[in-house]
Amino acid sequence: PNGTVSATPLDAYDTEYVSQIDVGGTTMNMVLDTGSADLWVFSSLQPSSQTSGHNIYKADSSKKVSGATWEIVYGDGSEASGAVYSDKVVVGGMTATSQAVEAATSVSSQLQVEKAIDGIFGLAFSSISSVEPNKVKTFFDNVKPSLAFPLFAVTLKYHAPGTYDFGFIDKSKYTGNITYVDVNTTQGAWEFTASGYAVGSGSTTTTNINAVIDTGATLLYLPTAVVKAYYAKVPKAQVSRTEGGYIFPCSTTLPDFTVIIGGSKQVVPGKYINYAPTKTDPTTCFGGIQKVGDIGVSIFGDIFLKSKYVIHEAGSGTPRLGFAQQ
Ligand SMILES: N#Cc1c(N)n[nH]c1N1CCCC1
Repeated sequence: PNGTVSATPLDAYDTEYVSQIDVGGTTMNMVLDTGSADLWVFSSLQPSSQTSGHNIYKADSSKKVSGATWEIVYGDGSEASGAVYSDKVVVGGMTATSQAVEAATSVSSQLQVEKAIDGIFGLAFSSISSVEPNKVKTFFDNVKPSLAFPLFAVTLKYHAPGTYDFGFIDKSKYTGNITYVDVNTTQGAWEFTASGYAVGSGSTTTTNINAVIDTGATLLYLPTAVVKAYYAKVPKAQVSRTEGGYIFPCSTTLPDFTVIIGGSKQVVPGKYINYAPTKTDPTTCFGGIQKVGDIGVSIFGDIFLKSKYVIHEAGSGTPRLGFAQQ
């Protein structure tokens, strides 16, 4: 059967979105993350100093997967590791009866202090599962055969709850046409190539941009040249070493950012590119578009996603991404 689960902003800036997932009978607040493939949770295996304020998964030795371990490090340096259990996981009415649940024995402080997050729910390809000695399947891979269509569709929203639909496309959630592009699965992510960009009402620059769709990433991270071209159109924008990226006066009216995907223009409203005030000066704001650095692939995180309906399809053929405007 199909299913829908809501995704609610963690804070006033949509830093992350959390969904309520039933893991072995306990409701956990988890980030559905298309940028990773591990389903891990805070657990009873951790010292209580690490889990205070979090919902925890009660690790039952009778459900333990013998000899299996996992360890994951995210782009922001946060990390977690632990053991593996097989248990029932329910998402939006869909059940995986023997889902690999990665129970943490240790979680980094960055994640411990985020009391609203009890775990991460990976939706990238199972090929990048961190579990050793044998990789395990994501929830999506486990339930896919039971879905009407082998896909899930993401509707994140600006300062409002959105949804993840599994198994069906909801026509009420988008306008216009869906544009599909093929996915390159060699790195186990939802990776695709955009073919150009434009800033505000300016002309389109034709250039290939390799990118991944990543619901677990807050911002839109792009190549340096593209980011420079964007902020060249933002009065008083500057790179702040202390803030770690481009900042500008919060009163600025930002230009839209358009990226060409599958020949279609995908517009990110300028308003969505004003991410949040800096901690040091509330009249200075941190940009939602930032340099990705030299990791070779751009990261289309929530700043991009929150105006789109993005279909992640992985059937018998080449996986595809579908893009439509909300
Ligand atoms: N950084 C980062 C990141 C990402 N690109 N996807 N998911 C992430 N995290 C989940 C928990 C902490 C960070």
